[in-house]
Amino acid sequence: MTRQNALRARGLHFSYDRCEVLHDVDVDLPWGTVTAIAGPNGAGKSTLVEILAGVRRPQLGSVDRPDEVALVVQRPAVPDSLPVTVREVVAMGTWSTRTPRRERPGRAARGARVDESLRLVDLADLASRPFSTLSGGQRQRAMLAQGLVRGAQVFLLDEPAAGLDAASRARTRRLLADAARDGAAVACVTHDDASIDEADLVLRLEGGRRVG
Ligand SMILES: Nc1ncnc2c1ncn2[C@@H]1O[C@H](COP(=O)(O)OP(=O)(O)OP(=O)(O)O)[C@@H](O)[C@H]1O
Repeated sequence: MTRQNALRARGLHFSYDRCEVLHDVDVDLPWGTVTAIAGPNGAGKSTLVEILAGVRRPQLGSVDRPDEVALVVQRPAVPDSLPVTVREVVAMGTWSTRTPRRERPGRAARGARVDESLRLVDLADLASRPFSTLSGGQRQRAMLAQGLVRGAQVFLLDEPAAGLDAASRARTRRLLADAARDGAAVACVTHDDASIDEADLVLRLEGGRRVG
């Protein structure tokens, strides 16, 4: 993390077994910007995002990231058998232990933040539904709301080619642009031309190498 970049990765190499998926990839995500991560199927985009988020370790290379990173995927690791509601998943964003106890907002303020985020991602009506019953796109929006509640400094989204309708994609684009305007660094894997056109920066991967 530097004054200019929220996240900085250097020389990332990653292989599944012996199959190389990322080769010497550098990434800078500046504060206050949206970066589109583009490239053909199988280029290594999802693997890169998982490494940037810290849920996967590169065999070589380093990632400097701030404390609060939100990884927004459609299939988060919440077991379907776990009876959590949408609201509870979003409220997990208030569990930060990094803020000293006396500086943490009170219960009512936390509840208001959760309500506001649910409304922003258009899930207020589904707040008491079990999380496991949501569609992929709805789960993704719930995870985004969790990151908003947490006040994440970096948002990493893995948006598959299909799965979100046009209105939902437009809404997500707006929310991400707002998060960047508030100072966060946002990176979004996308096959969507509008997302690529509207991004401040584009990172292109092909065959596991950066080509742009
Ligand atoms: N768990 C895994 N085990 C083995 N190989 C994998 C695994 N996950 C991905 N791969 C392979 O790694 C390569 C990169 O996959 P990755 O999902 O990172 O690409 P992607 O650019 O996100 O693709 P898409 O646009 O299709 O989502 C592909 O060849 C894929 O088959």
